[in-house]
Amino acid sequence: MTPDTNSPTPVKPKTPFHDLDHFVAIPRLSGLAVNADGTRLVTSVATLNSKCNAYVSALWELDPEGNSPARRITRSAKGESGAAFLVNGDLLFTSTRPDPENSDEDPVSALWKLPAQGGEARIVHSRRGGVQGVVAARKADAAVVVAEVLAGSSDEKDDDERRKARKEAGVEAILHTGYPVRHWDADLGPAEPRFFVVEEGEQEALKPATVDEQPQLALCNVTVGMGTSLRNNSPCISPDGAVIITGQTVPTGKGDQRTVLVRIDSATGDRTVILDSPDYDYDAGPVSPDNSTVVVVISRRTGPTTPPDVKLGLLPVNGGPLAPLAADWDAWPSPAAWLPDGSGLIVTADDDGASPVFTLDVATGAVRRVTQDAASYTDVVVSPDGATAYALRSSYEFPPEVVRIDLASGTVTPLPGPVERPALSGRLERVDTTGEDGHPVKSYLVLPAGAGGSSPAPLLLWIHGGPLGSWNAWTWRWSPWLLAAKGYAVLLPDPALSTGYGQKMIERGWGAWGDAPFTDIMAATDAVVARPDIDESRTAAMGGSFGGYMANWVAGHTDRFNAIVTHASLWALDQFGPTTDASFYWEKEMTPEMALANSPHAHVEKISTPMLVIHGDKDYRVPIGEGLRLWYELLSKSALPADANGETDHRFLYFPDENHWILKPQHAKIWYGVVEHFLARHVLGEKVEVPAELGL
Ligand SMILES: CC(=O)N[C@@H](C)C(=O)N[C@@H](C)C(=O)N[C@@H](C)C(=O)O
Repeated sequence: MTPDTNSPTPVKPKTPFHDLDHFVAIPRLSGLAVNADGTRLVTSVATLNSKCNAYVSALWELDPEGNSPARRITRSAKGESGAAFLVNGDLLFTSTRPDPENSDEDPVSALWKLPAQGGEARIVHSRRGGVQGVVAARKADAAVVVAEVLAGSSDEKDDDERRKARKEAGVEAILHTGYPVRHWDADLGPAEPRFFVVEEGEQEALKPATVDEQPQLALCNVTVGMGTSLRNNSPCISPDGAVIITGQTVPTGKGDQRTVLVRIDSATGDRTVILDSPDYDYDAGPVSPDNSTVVVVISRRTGPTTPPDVKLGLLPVNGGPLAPLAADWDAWPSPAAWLPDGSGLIVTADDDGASPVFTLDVATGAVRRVTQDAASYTDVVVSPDGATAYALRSSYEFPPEVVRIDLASGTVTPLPGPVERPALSGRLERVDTTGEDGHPVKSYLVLPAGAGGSSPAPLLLWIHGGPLGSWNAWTWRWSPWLLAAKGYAVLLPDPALSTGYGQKMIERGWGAWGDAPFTDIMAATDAVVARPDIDESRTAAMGGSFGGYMANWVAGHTDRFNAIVTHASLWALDQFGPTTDASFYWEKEMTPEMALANSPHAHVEKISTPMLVIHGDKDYRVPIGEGLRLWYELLSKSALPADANGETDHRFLYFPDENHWILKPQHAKIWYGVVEHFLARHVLGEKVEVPAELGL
């Protein structure tokens, strides 16, 4: 065949951040499971499908010793996730891949098992309503499956028939009697979550056996009649499998709710409320190796002048007083695992732009920081001898990777994984400044290659969401390295309300979003634009979600930026409060007075900066009404309205089938492409075409 000399030879970009196709193709790791004897580690790796229009995850096994390369252990077009090792080494996971032995049914998420001895995975339980997840006991042959049942169904057979009838009738309607009715991008109901204990199935008596015929596992519902109360609550199973501890969310009237802690007997389904307070919500952490004690996450319930606070406690599983643990530690810890001898806990907590691993001594409450680097650790699991932990580690300099942590020395060693760290398009610095009240404010600053006194870089201010969060880990959603590849510096400040800087940092911004959170961000910007390697005359402010709220507030309170990008943003607080998916969460802080004093929409007349508004129609967290109203009010009421011909400098990038995130890789490329076009025009004064796929 004659080679086609007209087609350009593909050129490898300098870094994956110099080319969106290469960026969206970087594999993404999540989750980590270790088997009982500590010899096997499994993580989930999401990669682009062959059409490059969705991510598909597969399970990969890594060598805990770090000697052998990682190897892929599952493969299917639909993907696999939620890996959990049974005590005998078999690996359970969930997948919607079709059952090779039953191709008639529409594929739903089923429970699969990959035998420890090798061989192919097979379906071990499938039901019309699907299976959401599975957790396994550490020391006993026991596991709990989370799956949903239709509210009116009496048992699995009835559930199956009702689902079939609903599907055949084409009915999607849901009749609600309570709150909430939506979550992120999911419509809640008529199905409700239940916990099922996994049991051996029975061979169908009259069915002729074949050589490898094995009965499906049976699921026994141990949470009958729990209504909607297990929504967003996960089961914690004791190492001996005898009890399940979980949060249970109960209504408290007027659309509000709180979460109590419940113990469920795995054999009988008997349940007992073991913690209940009008002032705190409780969540279950892991149960101690001797099955006696559960670690509890205690979250203070908030009010207009009461910010949240998070502490840990230890509670006897069979009843007794809740003992505070490390009560004086000024951090919000998240428990990961017990040390196998029961002497301590492994926890993570946001801390000064990182989320390190700590150990807590259960006898004394002493806190010891184990990992010393400026990285964030998640999915921490521990080896059976308690000497080593394994975790996913990421920072602004590298995406999640699996690491081994020596718990005594704190030495962290990356394990050979499925993917190398990508080369970056610049470098990262920490920036220290102070807010108006003298409180320290810290930021990260991404600098593009070549930024310096003779070629100062244009600056993008990125404002994080939450607002109770921190720029402390890699994110695929807003990657500063893509913009650094285009020559921008990106400032990532942690203002008032950010986590990892103590309770005072939260208090400074509670109920006063337009005050310290805003002035801290401006202080960080002032500090950075004073540098010789930053160009103060070419700047933009950008934020998503609560960060979009703040971008809108910035737009109405200063014209120092050349452009504003606001994604999934809160605009009119009196409207956002009652229409978000979790009004009870916001309305405790947002009194009518607070909403009025801090609502960006009240300042629309002062907006004179071009704004790029981005919103997904399926966003239930920040409903589309915020984006629609912002867009109309910008065009009709701002200081930069649409002109007599309907022309405007503002732009609205609308995603009809995306939610709070932009999940489809082809849409992520559009997002970055339009952002680059808008910034080039208003910040650099340059022309960059919008992506051709927009059809413009
Ligand atoms: C219940 C609730 O609303 N929780 C908040 C953490 C939340 O979702 N806030 C959003 C408005 C937000 O800012 N989310 C951030 C984390 C994001 O980047 O999406």
